Amino acid sequence: MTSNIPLIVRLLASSVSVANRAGKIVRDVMSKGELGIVEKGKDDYQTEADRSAQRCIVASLAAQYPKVNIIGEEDGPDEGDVASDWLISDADKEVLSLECPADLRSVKEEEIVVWVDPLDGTSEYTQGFLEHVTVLIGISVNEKPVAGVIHQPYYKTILGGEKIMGRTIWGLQEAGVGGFTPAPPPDSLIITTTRSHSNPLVEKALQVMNAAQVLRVGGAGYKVLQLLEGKASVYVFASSGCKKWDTCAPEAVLSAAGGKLTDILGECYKYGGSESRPNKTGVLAAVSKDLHNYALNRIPQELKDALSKK
Ligand SMILES: Nc1ncnc2c1ncn2[C@@H]1O[C@H](COP(=O)(O)O)[C@@H](O)[C@H]1OP(=O)(O)O
Ligand SMILES: [Mg+2]
Ligand SMILES: [Mg+2]
Ligand SMILES: [Mg+2]
Repeated sequence: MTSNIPLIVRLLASSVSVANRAGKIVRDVMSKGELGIVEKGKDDYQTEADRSAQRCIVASLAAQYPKVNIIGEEDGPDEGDVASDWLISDADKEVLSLECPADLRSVKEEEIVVWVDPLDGTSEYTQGFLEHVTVLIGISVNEKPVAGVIHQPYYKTILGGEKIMGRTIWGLQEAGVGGFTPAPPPDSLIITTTRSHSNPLVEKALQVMNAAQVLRVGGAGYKVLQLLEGKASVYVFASSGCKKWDTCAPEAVLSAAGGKLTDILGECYKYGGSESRPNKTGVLAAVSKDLHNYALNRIPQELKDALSKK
């Protein structure tokens, strides 16, 4: 009986299933070839895939968890009827069987804020860097990300000679992570950072790291996946531009794996429903607290000051 299963576990299991469906929408829009690009601001785009995936996620979760505060990146698409094949009520079986952390067992719908990024890496999506694209659903309680889903619609697996598209990574505080094979960080310092939103401060923060290699890829979700899979050691983005829906799910998954995501000053973002959307003071993340601390100590005070004054 799913009704005996704690709400957070059910919501995470539902989020895994709905993220899979949203990922299929993202692929379908691309294969049809009509992206319907709208420019929201400088270097800031929205496509039909962003709009449709958000409708699918928000409508599916709102139908099952009506009192949860669900906040999506895109304006507008949550109104009106949603096609029935976008209304997902399945819940992932593996996640449903997870042990719920004791302090989350009696959480009520009213105490939860879900941050939805229906398509993270929109610039990369429009430019054909499809591996960088993710669907992000972050679940927060008491302002903290406690569970999250990072779905990668274009990840390919060959199973019994058959090609399967998409994979879904999840994390739950204390219970751990799943959907992929975690790997230790590389031996040398490899940094992952923005591909499409750089500026002089971003570059300054990269220089001071003195890294062996800098990987420039799209999306907050994809960069955190690179940390979890041992492709990079630290994620550095010394700029505003990311918002709460970009970091909630990645932070939840990374912390469940023992890592840490903060701003460039080392402060945690808060994920309550009334928090301002922008993450003004950037992103600093690493797969371990030691690596996070190491990177934080390399950032000079004047850079931190420059970012907090903006
Ligand atoms: N200047 C910006 N304007 C709009 N979105 C941004 C900006 N900087 C970062 N983002 C969001 O944060 C994500 C990670 O940033 P980056 O890829 O530059 O490292 C982007 O994919 C984008 O999310 P989205 O694609 O969902 O709009
Ligand atoms: Mg966007
Ligand atoms: Mg995003
Ligand atoms: Mg987005």
